Amino acid sequence: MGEEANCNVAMESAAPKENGHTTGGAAAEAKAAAAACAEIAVTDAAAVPKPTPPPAAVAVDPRLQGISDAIRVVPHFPKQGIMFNDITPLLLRPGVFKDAVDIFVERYRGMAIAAVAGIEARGFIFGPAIALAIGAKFIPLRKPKKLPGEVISETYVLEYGTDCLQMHVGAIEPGERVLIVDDLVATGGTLCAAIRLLGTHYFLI
Ligand SMILES: O=P(O)(O)OC[C@H]1O[C@H](OP(=O)(O)OP(=O)(O)O)[C@H](O)[C@@H]1O
Ligand SMILES: Nc1ncnc2[nH]cnc12
Repeated sequence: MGEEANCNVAMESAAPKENGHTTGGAAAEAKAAAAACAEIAVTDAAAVPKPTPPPAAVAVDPRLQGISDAIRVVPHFPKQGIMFNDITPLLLRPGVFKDAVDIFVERYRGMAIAAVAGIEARGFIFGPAIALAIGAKFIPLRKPKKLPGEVISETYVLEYGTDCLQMHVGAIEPGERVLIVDDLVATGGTLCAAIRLLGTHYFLI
């Protein structure tokens, strides 16, 4: 992510939505490849080497649809113009909640991640479960005046207001790999603040 490498940071929004564009792109690519194969076949079946079969369409994780369906979109909350993505219905369905956690555990297990940094408040819902399952420590990135020890801070702009994240000094050792977890990305302001927070004392990839 940054140029200086020492602490490696990856970010995950804990409720991934299926990306129709990606699926459409893969389908279009397969269709184009199939058309190309058909064209070669009719041109000169004997002379042309056998075409490589089109790549199989990218398999979409069937759990993503259930996760997407369990997120309620509330228009104009908490103020006019905001389409609020409410994850609380997902939390009421243990199987879907588990799917959301499992997807990230499967992706990040065995990747030498030393710490999961959860962003207050909704990153605290998913982050600890992921941390425990991959054998990493959990670091809360908190809103101001909640941490009793020495902190470093980052202020950021939200869709509706400004806020600040803080982390205890010493929570991460130099060179440790950190996975940042939250429920969603809107403007990306919170995520950027989290990356800056970790990057103030540790380097990023
Ligand atoms: O990409 P952004 O525009 O920065 O928005 C995303 C952030 O906003 C939400 O948190 P919020 O600040 O509402 O706090 P909460 O989790 O305490 O409700 C959400 O949980 C993300 O942290
Ligand atoms: N659109 C949105 N839905 C839910 N939480 C949010 N936080 C910031 N923007 C949000």
